[in-house]
Amino acid sequence: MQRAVLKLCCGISYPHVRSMAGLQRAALAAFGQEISVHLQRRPAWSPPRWTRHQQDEKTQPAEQRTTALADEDVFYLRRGQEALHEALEIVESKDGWKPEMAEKNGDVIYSKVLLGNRKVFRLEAELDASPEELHDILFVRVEEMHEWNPNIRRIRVLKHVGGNTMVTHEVSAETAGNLIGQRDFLSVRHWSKSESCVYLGGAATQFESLPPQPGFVRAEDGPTCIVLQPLQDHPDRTHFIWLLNMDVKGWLPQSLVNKALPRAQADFTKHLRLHLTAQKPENRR
Ligand SMILES: CC(C)CCC[C@@H](C)[C@H]1CC[C@H]2[C@@H]3CC=C4C[C@@H](O)CC[C@]4(C)[C@H]3CC[C@]12C
Repeated sequence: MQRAVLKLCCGISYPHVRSMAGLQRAALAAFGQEISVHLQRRPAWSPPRWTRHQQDEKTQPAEQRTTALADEDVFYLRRGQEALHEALEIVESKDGWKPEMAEKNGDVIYSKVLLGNRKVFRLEAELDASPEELHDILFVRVEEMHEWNPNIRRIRVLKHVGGNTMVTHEVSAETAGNLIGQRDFLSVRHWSKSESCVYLGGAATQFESLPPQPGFVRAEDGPTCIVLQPLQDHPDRTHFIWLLNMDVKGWLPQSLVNKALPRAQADFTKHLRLHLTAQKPENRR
């Protein structure tokens, strides 16, 4: 019932969720679900089985959970939700996208210049893994990312807020982006799920115990998002949409930055694919 009301409120229907044009609606539905998880007595949506940490939350009444959140936690939760919402609005926008590069394997990167002159990049690819598997690799196991991506030096989770939100510190490798040089990022990351799609969002934030480090240029990521949508006839494959929206900071010619960013995005996807192949049971020895 609750779910039906939420769906009505958000004005969505399942077929729309599967189409690109329906992303915004699906996102709205996802927010509806989150509202129900946080504010309703009985959550209308039970979290997927792979989010073990969330299962614990379910045993606690929802009221206690919301009141138990400290001001700081509420701040990061809201900021994460906002970041995801804002990023989805950008990927969803129809106009202004221009093809930036097309890889031989079918991956395409589009770019768009936002108000204020920021150039953002949208990569679209098809990956051989389910949205749940990718969510696990890209969010739950984010600290392991440097093991399969040489452009990342390390990622640390500084704080968890419930099962859907965290504050992370990312350090790129000295060689990542070549001419751009090493950067560090302090971000809030948040995910939500609607029907069979998983949405990962993030944005730059601050964290008291980790201010910008001497000798490091702190770049700003986001609002950014990744949309993981199962292919209609192959639910174990995913249509991957990634919005890269980054201010690399420092004094660099914009033309150089605008070349390095889509390259970094294509590289990231290449390493993600290699990791997926290496992970498959039939490829393990
Ligand atoms: C061009 C130079 C400056 C940067 C190169 C390194 C880039 C590609 C690296 C550094 C930190 C990385 C991010 C670190 C954490 C996450 C969260 C995860 O859920 C999705 C991927 C994402 C968003 C990574 C994308 C790639 C990333 C932005």
